[in-house]
Amino acid sequence: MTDKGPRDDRWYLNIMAPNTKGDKFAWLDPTSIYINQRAFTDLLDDLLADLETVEFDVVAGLDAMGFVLGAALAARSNVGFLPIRKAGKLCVDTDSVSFGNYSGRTQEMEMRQPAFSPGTRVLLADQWVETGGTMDGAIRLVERQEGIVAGIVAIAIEENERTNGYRATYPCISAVVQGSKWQAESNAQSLSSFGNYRPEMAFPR
Ligand SMILES: O=P(O)(O)OC[C@H]1O[C@H](OP(=O)(O)OP(=O)(O)O)[C@H](O)[C@@H]1O
Repeated sequence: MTDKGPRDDRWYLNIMAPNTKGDKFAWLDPTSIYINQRAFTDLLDDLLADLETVEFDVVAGLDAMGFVLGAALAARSNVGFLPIRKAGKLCVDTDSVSFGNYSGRTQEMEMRQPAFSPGTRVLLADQWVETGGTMDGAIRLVERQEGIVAGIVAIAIEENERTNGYRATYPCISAVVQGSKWQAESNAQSLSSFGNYRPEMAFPR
């Protein structure tokens, strides 16, 4: 693996796009990282390096963008992938929970039932954890089926009371490293990199 510099110098975070559509939407769009092969590969390498000590049998990805990161991590880790879906999509038996997220709206998410045998170690993957409300729903779904939450992985986990509780309870892995300027700026929901952002930075070549 090539040397990527200091632990908190995650260059690919610089190509995440600012929100241009107002407060009904998330405050940033990290998906520009996925467009660029070098950025996506480096992101996965960084997350997988920190996941080396975490044992899991399956990766569960949260609808929708958690599917991208979760499926890529599952494939690179040689385990299966379990989609946790927004309600009303799965045509098999499901368990469902209500959750609230950054938007303030209450939504439902579902997981197939049964999805795994009791004691299965499930790594939960999402693109970004803001309030932690979406992740809370996923944790409940996994634990209800007697799965073990092996850890939580995301590009960033913003720091607040709920996510501090996750860090105290589960291994939490994120490309945004706690204590870094990226963490402080993510908590403040304003990245200094936005000032230099150009869509071309993420273009595939
Ligand atoms: O921590 P929270 O406040 O719950 O917010 C985090 C969630 O919000 C984003 O997804 P979103 O619901 O916007 O859906 P998407 O994945 O379809 O873009 C993100 O990918 C998480 O799933």
